[in-house]
Amino acid sequence: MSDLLYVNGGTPLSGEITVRGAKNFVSKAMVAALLGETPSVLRNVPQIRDVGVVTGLLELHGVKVDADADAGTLRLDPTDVESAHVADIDAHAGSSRIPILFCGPLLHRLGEAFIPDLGGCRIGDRPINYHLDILRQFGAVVDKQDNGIHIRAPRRLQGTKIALPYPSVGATEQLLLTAVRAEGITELSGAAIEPEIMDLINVLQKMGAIISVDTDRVIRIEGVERLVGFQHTALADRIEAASWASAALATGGDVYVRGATQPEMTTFLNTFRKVGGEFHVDDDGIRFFHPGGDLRSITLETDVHPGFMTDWQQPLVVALTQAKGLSIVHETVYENRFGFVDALVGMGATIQVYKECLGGRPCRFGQRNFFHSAVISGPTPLAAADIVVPDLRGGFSHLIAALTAKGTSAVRGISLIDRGYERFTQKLEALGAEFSRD
Ligand SMILES: CC(=O)N[C@H]1[C@@H](OP(=O)(O)OP(=O)(O)OC[C@H]2O[C@@H](n3ccc(=O)[nH]c3=O)[C@H](O)[C@@H]2O)O[C@H](CO)[C@@H](O)[C@@H]1O
Ligand SMILES: C=C(OP(=O)(O)O)C(=O)O
Repeated sequence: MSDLLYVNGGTPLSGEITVRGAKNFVSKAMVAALLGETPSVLRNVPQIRDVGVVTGLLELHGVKVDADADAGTLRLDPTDVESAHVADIDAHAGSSRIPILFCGPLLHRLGEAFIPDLGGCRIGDRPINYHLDILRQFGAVVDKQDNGIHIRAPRRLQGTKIALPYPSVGATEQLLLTAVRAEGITELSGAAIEPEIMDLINVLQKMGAIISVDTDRVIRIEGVERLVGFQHTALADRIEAASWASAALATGGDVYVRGATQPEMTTFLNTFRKVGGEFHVDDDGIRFFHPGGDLRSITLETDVHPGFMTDWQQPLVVALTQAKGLSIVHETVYENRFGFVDALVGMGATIQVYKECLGGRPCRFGQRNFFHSAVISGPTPLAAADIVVPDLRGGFSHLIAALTAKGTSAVRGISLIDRGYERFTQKLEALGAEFSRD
């Protein structure tokens, strides 16, 4: 399949699509299955590349994975992990950041593991220092090598007390996946509390873990000797839902997102309404639409949950190019998540990026050399262009821009979008978009 999409924009997206389980949860639940002594079943699994990457890694470690892609069901059988023991594999992480989360489960099962260098979107430096500090505090020995890290646990990992300097999603998951079978009690303060993490806690509890979450970002885990398999239906992908909502808004359209759920999207919905978008929530999904008239400019700051999530930022910025006045967006989670705006500027958007913390409180990136604030002046018509997808959400944003622009755009590198958007060309078709794949 070609990596190039010709998009003939200018038509409002209209119709219905379905979102399934969250990319940022499903991959972690798949890793959790490694901790069980019996098979697990995960439902509502989307057909996205990250699921394929994690499937490959699990199989490499002896997990038997049976997938029914249409039904969205994965059966994960980890009973042969010990006999498959591959400590020094020549693996690569593919496009995903998930391999780092294999550390805890593999240490518990095998006593050692090799973790290849990570993939993932290049939206900042994305160090793994918190992960390594956590593993060391549990008693693991970490040895950095040329193409990854080798870790080993000379004895059973020990529960510990840890404070995160920043509520990192991945580091919180690292701690959970390691603490559940460590000896004794682990207490994490400064934890991330994203809905995807809460659903991972649901899964771990089903497996036999004892985990409590306090109101002040403190998570306590009592380690247990053994865990069993789980049966679980993944929470919906709130990033995909918000991406289609932003596409509806930017193109002046009307999209019903079946499967979208309100509680995980409260902050997005508030912002969507402030910009001038309208939505109706029912039991099966959310309808997002442009009610006509002018969209309004806003001041927005991305943040950890329950704030406005960084992964919502890029698609929404495209809609903000169609809003009247000056919008200010302060990105506080990643230092380098505005690279995608160059292409929008090339299409006629007026966007200026700044190193200062604009429109909100100072963040970690303020006194440093990062263009992490953007001022968007609108509305500006967008013109068709030849654009190259930079990363997952940036790529979807480019797609929205191409759908908004009059004329035919060439969007290159669209396979990156498959990492997190299930069958997106079929969905575009269902929404009446005009496009062809070269
Ligand atoms: C697969 C997955 O779930 N990806 C999500 C996850 O990424 P991921 O788990 O990688 O993101 P984190 O929450 O860990 O990163 C947040 C911030 O912490 C920093 N940091 C993180 C770890 C570390 O060891 N040291 C450190 O400095 C990062 O550079 C970043 O500035 O949460 C992000 C924040 O909601 C989302 O944008 C990603 O879509
Ligand atoms: C940044 C993202 O993902 P990852 O952490 O997998 O790169 C994302 O989903 O927008």
